Amino acid sequence: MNELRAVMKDMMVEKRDIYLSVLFGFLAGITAVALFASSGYLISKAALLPPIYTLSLMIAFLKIMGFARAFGRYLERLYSHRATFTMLSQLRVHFYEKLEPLAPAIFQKYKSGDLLSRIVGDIDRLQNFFLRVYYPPIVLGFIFLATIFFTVFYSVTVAVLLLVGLFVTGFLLPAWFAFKQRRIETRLREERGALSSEVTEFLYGFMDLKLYQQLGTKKEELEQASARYIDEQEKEGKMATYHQSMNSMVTLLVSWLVIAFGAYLVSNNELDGVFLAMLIMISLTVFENAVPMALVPAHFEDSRRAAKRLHEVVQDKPEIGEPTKSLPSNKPFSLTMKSVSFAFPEEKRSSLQDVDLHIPAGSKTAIVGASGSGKSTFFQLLLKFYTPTSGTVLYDEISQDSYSQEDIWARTNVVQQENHYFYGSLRENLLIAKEEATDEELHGVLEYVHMQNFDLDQTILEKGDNLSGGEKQRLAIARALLKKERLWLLDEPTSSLDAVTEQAVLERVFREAQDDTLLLISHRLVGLEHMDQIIVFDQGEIVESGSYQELLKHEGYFYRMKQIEKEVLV
Ligand SMILES: Nc1ncnc2c1ncn2[C@@H]1O[C@H](COP(=O)(O)OP(=O)(O)OP(=O)(O)O)[C@@H](O)[C@H]1O
Repeated sequence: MNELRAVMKDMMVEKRDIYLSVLFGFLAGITAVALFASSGYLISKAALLPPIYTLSLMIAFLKIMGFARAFGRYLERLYSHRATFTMLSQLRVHFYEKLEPLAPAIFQKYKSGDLLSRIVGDIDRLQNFFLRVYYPPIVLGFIFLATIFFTVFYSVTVAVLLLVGLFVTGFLLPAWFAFKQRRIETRLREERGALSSEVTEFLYGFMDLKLYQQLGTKKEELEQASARYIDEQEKEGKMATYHQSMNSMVTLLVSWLVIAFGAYLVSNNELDGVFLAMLIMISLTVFENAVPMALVPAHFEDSRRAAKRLHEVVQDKPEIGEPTKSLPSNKPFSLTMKSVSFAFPEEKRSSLQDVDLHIPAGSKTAIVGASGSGKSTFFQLLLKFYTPTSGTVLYDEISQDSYSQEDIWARTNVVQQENHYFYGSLRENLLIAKEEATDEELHGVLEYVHMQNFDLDQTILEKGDNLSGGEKQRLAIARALLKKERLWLLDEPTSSLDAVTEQAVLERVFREAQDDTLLLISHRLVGLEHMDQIIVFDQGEIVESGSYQELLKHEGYFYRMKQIEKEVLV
């Protein structure tokens, strides 16, 4: 409930439309009651042959009410829907602003599909909160109060009957169904989650399932999950229909009671008979406004859960302080780590332990080590994707805390092990590195990475599905070459290339990065002779560092790795 309140606080910023929709909702409802009440009165009065001007006045009043009702309903729809869309857009922006600083650690906690369903689905679900939960009881309350106040002048008994009907249809039944709805909603969500996991697994694992002849079994599981979900949906639908029928039944019961008591009062001369039809029409019409109350519990429960799920995502505070400085763009800068240790969120095991190193500005450093030794994690800390559990990272001897993530990313040419490509042309995929680059520049970098035979208009499929592994890597390098910043972080950028192309591409990269700070993670130990420094990682720790010659002379870890590599190659 607190989550719903917190999310609502973010939503309800623009209040004018909210007040107007309540006002016009009330106007539409009360004029409908007045319209039918006066028609009931008119019919009874007409039977008593009143003067013609009385009838004319009554008919004019009826027409005005009819018009006011339509006008009120139109404006109510206009303002309530406008209020809802404004709230949704505010909520989306607000949520995104809170979410952005939490990335990428947030992916550690939530699966991307789940996150997407929260961002899109849960926010959309909240559109029902104002329209179907918050606003109907307020409008209903005002309409009933006004109607009961009017009815009291004619019959206190009928007024009490209306009050009891309001209590039962407006509060008692919805509260009872809200209670039952909770249980059904929980099961429904569980089944929806199970089905969406099954579908995702089926789609992503389709090829492997086919290869291992497991498609049939998985399909069966998928169908079972789907049947369970449909079953729960059916139960939910039945419950909603049951609730609506109960509401209608109580409403009609109240109208019957009004007729019965009204007739009794008329026969006892306690009520003028000319008003009986009017009171019956009032009771029939006023309960029309209670119909939306039948859906309040379902929508309330839905909104509550959506708000809870959204709140869960953004309640984590980013650990990052206010950035105060900007990295230089016109000169290379140094990197330092002082006693840095790091464990991924929710992980007990440290991925980096007591890392101390200094990488001078403009130097070339190779990072080597066994798979899983912490090399990529080291890059992630340099890029401030994560902050160290202890210790400090410094750029030009100034703490990383003084720089924003955006600033660090803007000043770095990064090639990751896996790089993303978007559906679109090759040109569009390159321009994300430098928006204003000309076709000439693009052709230039394609030539550097030996892809000069590619057309800039060529279509690249989602995730670069129509490119080979090596082509994807070369495109990532082409992006880095286009960006031309003064810090290069290259994580096994050429692991899928043949030796000849690899050498040519790396030579070009080194020529371009001649005066820049460059760090290269490499599995292969060839071609490291020209690096200023080689840092060897093992199980999250730096076990050795020095120049190529120094490490060979030392005959330590690097030397042994070199020997093994030689034996394998021979
Ligand atoms: N997102 C993550 N959550 C939890 N643990 C992780 C995560 N990413 C990596 N690790 C763990 O951190 C350790 C270091 O991983 P890292 O990717 O830095 O190794 P690496 O040296 O780059 O390996 P490789 O050469 O295979 O790319 C590994 O034990 C790995 O299991």
